[in-house]
Amino acid sequence: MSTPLVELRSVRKSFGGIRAVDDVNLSLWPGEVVAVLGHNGAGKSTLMKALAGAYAIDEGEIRINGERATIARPSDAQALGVEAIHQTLALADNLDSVANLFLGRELKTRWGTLDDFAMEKAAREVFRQLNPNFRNIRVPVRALSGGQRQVVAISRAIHYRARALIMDEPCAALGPEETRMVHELVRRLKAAGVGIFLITHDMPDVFGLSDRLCVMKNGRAVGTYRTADVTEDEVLGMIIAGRKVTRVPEALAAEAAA
Ligand SMILES: Nc1ncnc2c1ncn2[C@@H]1O[C@H](COP(=O)(O)OP(=O)(O)OP(=O)(O)O)[C@@H](O)[C@H]1O
Repeated sequence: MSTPLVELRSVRKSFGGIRAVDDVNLSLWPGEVVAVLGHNGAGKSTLMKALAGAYAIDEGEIRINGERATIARPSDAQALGVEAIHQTLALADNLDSVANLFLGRELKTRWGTLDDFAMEKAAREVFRQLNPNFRNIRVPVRALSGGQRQVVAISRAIHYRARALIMDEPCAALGPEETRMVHELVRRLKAAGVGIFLITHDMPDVFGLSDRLCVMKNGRAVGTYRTADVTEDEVLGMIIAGRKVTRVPEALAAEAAA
């Protein structure tokens, strides 16, 4: 049996009197997509931000590759191979894709100048792996489509060796063609063994991409199931009414590894 990439055990996080995340257990395995669902305010972002190092947890533990991790800031998470891709993508719009890939971590020549040649070569290689049709790497990212911007943001994470990705509504503003492209990208990442937590409200994303899903409500996990085991109505019942599915067993860490 392999080890989960990420294990969140009895995680709690409050803001003042609000229990944003209340005793949540969730795991992520290599090459797995786990959808994290719930209404606004359910606690999805807080849980994922804790994993990404934006907030320290109050109680519980985070294990990465089987070892207990202390994640107090984003650089701690990144050093452990966990990267979050925010909905805003955090790209520098006036710079091209190559410059965005290396933003803040530019390659230098031995004379201390920017090594444009090396950066472009490395960038082409990363973009080629993720999307062979992606060619506009020298135009400002402002001019790219939403789907291409996703490619740039994801490439940055992959280039820095992310093994676990947190994606926040990656298809929210995209048309059908671009959505297909991002779905294809997620499948490529899966095939490469990357684990993905996918925060989404979109049922086609959930049923088209995820292996398991976890529904949250009022800071608690309503249930975690194999996506193939549950229907869309059952998922909506969990999101809206907090109604757990009893027809099939839950799929927590141990079952997922079987
Ligand atoms: N920085 C913060 N300070 C105070 N309260 C917060 C903070 N962040 C989140 N909360 C509260 O914690 C609860 C969970 O919010 P969270 O953003 O995690 O939910 P969510 O499921 O991600 O919702 P959304 O889909 O709107 O992002 C909410 O009651 C929210 O108001």
